[in-house]
Amino acid sequence: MSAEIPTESAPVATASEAPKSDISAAQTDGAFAAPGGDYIQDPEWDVQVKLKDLQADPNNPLYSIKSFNELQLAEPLVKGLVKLSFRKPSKIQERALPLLLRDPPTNLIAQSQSGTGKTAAFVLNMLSRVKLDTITPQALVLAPTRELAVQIRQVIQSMGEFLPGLVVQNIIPDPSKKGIKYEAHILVGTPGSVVETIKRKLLDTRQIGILVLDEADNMLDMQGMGDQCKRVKVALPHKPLQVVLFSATFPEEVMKYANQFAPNADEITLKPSQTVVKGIRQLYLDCNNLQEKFDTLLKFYGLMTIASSIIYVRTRATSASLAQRMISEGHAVVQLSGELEGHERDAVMEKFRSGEAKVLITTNVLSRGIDVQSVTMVINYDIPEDKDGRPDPETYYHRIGRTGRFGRVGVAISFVHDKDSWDRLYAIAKHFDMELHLLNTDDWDKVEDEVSNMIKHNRAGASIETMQKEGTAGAS
Ligand SMILES: Nc1ncnc2c1ncn2[C@@H]1O[C@H](COP(=O)(O)OP(=O)(O)OP(=O)(O)O)[C@@H](O)[C@H]1O
Repeated sequence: MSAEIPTESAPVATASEAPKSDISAAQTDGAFAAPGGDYIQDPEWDVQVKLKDLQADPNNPLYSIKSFNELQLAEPLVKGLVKLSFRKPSKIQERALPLLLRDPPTNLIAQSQSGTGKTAAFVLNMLSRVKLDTITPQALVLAPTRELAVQIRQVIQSMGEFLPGLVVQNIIPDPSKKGIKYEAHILVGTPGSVVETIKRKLLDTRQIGILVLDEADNMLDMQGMGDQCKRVKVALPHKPLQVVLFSATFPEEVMKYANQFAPNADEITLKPSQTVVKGIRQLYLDCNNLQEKFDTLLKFYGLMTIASSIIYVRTRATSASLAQRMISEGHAVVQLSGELEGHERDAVMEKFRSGEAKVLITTNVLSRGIDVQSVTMVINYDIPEDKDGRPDPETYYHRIGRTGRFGRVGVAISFVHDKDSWDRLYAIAKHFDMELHLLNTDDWDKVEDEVSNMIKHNRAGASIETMQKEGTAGAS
């Protein structure tokens, strides 16, 4: 691994560096808010990140020259953005919106780093195009999970708050909606439920002129979901149909499906090395075996005070047993994996979003898209692997992207406990040409200080070493 994660433009400024007069104490939701759009303030650590500075740095993905007004958005939409404290577009918003809003509409395949505001880009296009005079479905978003579909609907509703009569609905498994026809301007669903709804003639598809796939690489790559997405597309007769694909990752092998799904699309893509999010400090912890890994995790949580965090594991069984152990030690933990019923999943997300639960233990089911601003730490308890046991860089990237969102700081810690897990992590780091740092657990007081400081200052401390192919104790 060659280049160290650049820290010179790390998106933080300490309280003393930031002019106090610019800091407003207003809070929106979560522990981090963007008061007036200028600063992101973390009350727990008293850190201010000057979002204005990030958005003025041409090398930062949040950079833009234009304002939302200059992007030709209708006045009610600008009003909605102001209410959400969105002052300036990010790079992806500034670049994608003019392409999306062109007439006649054209297809778009767009990639941008995690947490850089892709949702707003495709949402503002839909809100700009829908006609509100009759409640007819005109735009459809497909997302890989229930949780993401719900989140996207909420974003559409907030951004469209000043559009009179706007109706947005989810198409997700919901026993109370059985047999009821969907009547909304915009629908957001998971592919399986949408296919079923179309089959049962509960969705009038004739006027749907926009089809968006969020996390498009994931959906097109997965056998089942890819087929379902295709079936949905075939069921949309409207001409022209604007097909919009968004993701933080588009592996080369998926691009060919993407191009077939969205023919003649404009493309905005990144090289793997450009995907690194500077605000996320990436570390790893080296354990000698599984038992030690388990004990180390508990010790770590026993010591640290963390706003909110997500622990990713490989299996449902690990998720359940870790949750049980942590709850018995007094931690406010929830766990979410595929076997839970829809309403149980909703309740888990509600507890986590509200802060009632500080720790969410989950599998890859929640690795993508989820936006909870108070998440300052992501733990890869199991290093992500694909179904054939190979390293899975995309999933690693999406998982750690649950922190460090829109200029915020965050820490990602990966646990390795044997040669396989170490090799997998090393391959992932190599894929992105990035460095990971060893968190030395010989002195736990130091660990506590260092990790706290990173969340605070996003800088590596003294006992952090660079990951080397040779020389990691238990894993080599
Ligand atoms: N222009 C903006 N100004 C301020 N905040 C913004 C702006 N655009 C988006 N945000 C906020 O940034 C956060 C991340 O946005 P979003 O969830 O759309 O990211 P994303 O690019 O889709 O990430 P991922 O790849 O992880 O799905 C959200 O909390 C959103 O409200």
